[in-house]
Amino acid sequence: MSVLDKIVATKREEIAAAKLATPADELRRAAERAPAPRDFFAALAQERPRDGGPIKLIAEVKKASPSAGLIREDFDPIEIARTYEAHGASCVSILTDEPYFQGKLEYLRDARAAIGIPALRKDFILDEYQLLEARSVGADAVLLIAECLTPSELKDLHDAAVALGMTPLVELYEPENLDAVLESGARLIGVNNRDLRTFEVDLGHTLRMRERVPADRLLVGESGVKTHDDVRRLADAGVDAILVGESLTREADIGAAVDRLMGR
Ligand SMILES: O=P(O)(O)OC[C@@H](O)[C@@H](O)c1c[nH]c2ccccc12
Repeated sequence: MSVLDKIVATKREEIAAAKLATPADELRRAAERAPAPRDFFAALAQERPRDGGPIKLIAEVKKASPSAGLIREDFDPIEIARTYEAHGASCVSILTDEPYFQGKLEYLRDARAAIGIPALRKDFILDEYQLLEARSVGADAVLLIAECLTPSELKDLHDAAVALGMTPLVELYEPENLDAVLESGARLIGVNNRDLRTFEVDLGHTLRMRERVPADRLLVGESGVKTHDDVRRLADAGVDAILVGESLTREADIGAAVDRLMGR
């Protein structure tokens, strides 16, 4: 069983328990009362690198991961999100999975309330219920992973996220899942450079996909981005945005790390 399979199995149990604790109707009402969504897509769509604009940063608030273990001991999600915003991130991504990433939905609610830029719920979304959870704590975007969903589930969750006013970031690792991703209607497509089965990282994954993603969709390079050189390679290839966690969250001075990474 791969790590991804294990995470998905745990997540199904978690969702079943959450539905018993808080019925979907109750969550739907909470989602309606949540602060209005911020436009995650628009934050990334202006002045694209292909038109000479800068590559955009989606900076991730990440305490731990199955591949790295504990990344940051003194973890203050609000402080980290504020630092990301102050240093020019276009959006933030906040891990909410608890068992494998030591995240929390509350981290998203609290961090988003402390900043003015859009926030993504980074989790393993398998059920519409989790979209309501996301929106109820203020999420502006959600991650959907092609490797965890059938093509029809992907499309249904994509449409349900849009109906709730959120931007779906639809991620793939396997090139053969691109058709399902494109057919889901995703305008924001992420290519994960990390194989969630072996944890191997290869930036070439995103680079090789650039040609195959139509120009009217935004492309995000995810995972394993460490140096300004990496960022330049992706920007030169016309990649619109990068999603970076570990190499920022690990640093004592996160603001300085963002500046270095982005070459500012
Ligand atoms: O910490 P990194 O290597 O910079 O990666 C960030 C992000 O891409 C990564 O956390 C991620 C991408 N897709 C995921 C899916 C699930 C969990 C985590 C992820």
